[in-house]
Amino acid sequence: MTAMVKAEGVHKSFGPAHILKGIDLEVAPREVFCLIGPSGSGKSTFLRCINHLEQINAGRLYVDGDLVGYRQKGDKLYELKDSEVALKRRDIGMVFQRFNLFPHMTAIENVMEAPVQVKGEAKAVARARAERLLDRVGLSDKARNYPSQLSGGQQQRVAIARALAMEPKLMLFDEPTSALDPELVGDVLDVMRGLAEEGMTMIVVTHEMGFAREVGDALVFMDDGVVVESGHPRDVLTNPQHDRTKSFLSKVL
Ligand SMILES: Nc1ncnc2c1ncn2[C@@H]1O[C@H](COP(=O)(O)OP(=O)(O)OP(=O)(O)O)[C@@H](O)[C@H]1O
Repeated sequence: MTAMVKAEGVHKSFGPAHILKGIDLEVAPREVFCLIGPSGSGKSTFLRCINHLEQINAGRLYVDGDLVGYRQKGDKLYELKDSEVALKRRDIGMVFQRFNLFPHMTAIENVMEAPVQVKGEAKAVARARAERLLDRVGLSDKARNYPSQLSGGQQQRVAIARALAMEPKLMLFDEPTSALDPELVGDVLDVMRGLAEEGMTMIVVTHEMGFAREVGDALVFMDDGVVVESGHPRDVLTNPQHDRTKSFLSKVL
């Protein structure tokens, strides 16, 4: 079975700062893959490399069997054109800590935007899907609200619906609940749990250890640009093997 994401010796530097120092990992289709680690360990950078928002400096990164950002011919790698990268990116939904909705568009317009503008889909088709997606994230009644008229948790659920509107095969979540008031976190995690149950492949950078334990199929603890420990979330969270993992978990659990 082709891995949905495969990283082989991935390195990334920003100038002299060596951020990812040889990441090897595999995410299977339908897997909920949780990524945890201290601030600055490179989790967001790794996510951004997966959809080529950042270029890696060494190693290989594949999504669904395709090299990210490059085409291989013989031994040589050729960088993809921007238009080719954009085409690949359509398959990957990304949800950020800050919801990044378009402020001048209603919830439903936000969800319809990419299918209409990027895929050239008919508005009626995009609207029907957006209605279904807003219903799925529990926001049918807020379709005509602007982001400023929604709570943070509601905005984040619209952001998830917006990412799903492109019918991605992979969803990347970068700390989707860490900017939310505690009472709004549960609804967002419920939507993510539902997606997991439907078999969406997800990589989730999170500080929500309860979610990782209950919903995650795999968990990686990253520190200082390396994978320190990985395994089933229950095993890593209850019986960490490495001192760095133990020390991190003692602070967050
Ligand atoms: N565009 C950039 N230019 C220079 N340095 C960067 C850039 N993006 C990230 N970094 C640096 O890379 C390091 C890793 O950042 P990253 O956001 O990947 O960490 P993280 O593990 O996701 O942390 P957090 O949990 O705080 O989001 C940090 O030291 C950060 O300052």
